[in-house]
Amino acid sequence: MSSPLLEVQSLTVSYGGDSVAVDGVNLVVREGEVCLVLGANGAGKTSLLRGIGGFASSESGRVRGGRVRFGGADVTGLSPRAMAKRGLVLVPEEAKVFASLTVDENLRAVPMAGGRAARKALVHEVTSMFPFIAERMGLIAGQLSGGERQLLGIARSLLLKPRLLMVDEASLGLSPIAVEMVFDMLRSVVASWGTTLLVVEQNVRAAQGISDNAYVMETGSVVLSGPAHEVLGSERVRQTYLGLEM
Ligand SMILES: Nc1ncnc2c1ncn2[C@@H]1O[C@H](COP(=O)(O)OP(=O)(O)OP(=O)(O)O)[C@@H](O)[C@H]1O
Repeated sequence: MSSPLLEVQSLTVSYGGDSVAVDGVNLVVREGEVCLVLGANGAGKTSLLRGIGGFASSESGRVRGGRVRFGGADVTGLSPRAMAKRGLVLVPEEAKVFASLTVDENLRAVPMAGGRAARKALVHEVTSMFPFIAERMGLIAGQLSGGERQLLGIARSLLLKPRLLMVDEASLGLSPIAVEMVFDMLRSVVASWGTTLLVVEQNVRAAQGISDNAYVMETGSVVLSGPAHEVLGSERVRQTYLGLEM
């Protein structure tokens, strides 16, 4: 079994006051695996990812307890920028793109490591992997569909060369075809780069094909975890998240 890349120990996250959004969560993601977190609205999934990846200054939450270890080092409470430098990158619920810039400009605006030639080579590597992006380089990002923007947002995060990519509800609000494209993209990231993924997703059907392990959250706590096929095949998940037989 590969070694743990991410270890979350008793993580507690709150947004002020006494209410906690994440309540003592333990989670391990091993190098090279795809880990799925699922749960109903408000279960604390987004807050868990923010607690792991660092809160952006625009969010009022904070880590109130517990530890986050990444690549063997304690990274608890570091800023998103510091996390990204270490290879821990979060793609937020609505992947951020600059609407007034072209696809090409959006890619080149990513604070990539290395000199000019290295950055150019990296953009080339990512766009060659995803012809869909390469074909739209001259388009204004604001004119892309929701699904296309999501793909661009993921491509931008890949330019940070993540060791662990955390993806928050990439399929939210997308058409079935767009959902398929997003998951195809994630699948090829894993296949080509061996990137480790931590994926928050409510679309169980879309996520089940790529997930190795799964965690189910309810009101801030993990209530079920294990190999994805066992968790997703459990009566609890089938009744709550699928509503019908798998
Ligand atoms: N910026 C915020 N300020 C205050 N409370 C927040 C904030 N973000 C989330 N919360 C609260 O934290 C709890 C967990 O929310 P969170 O968004 O993490 O859940 P979730 O499982 O990701 O839900 P969803 O699928 O709806 O995004 C909820 O009670 C929510 O109201």
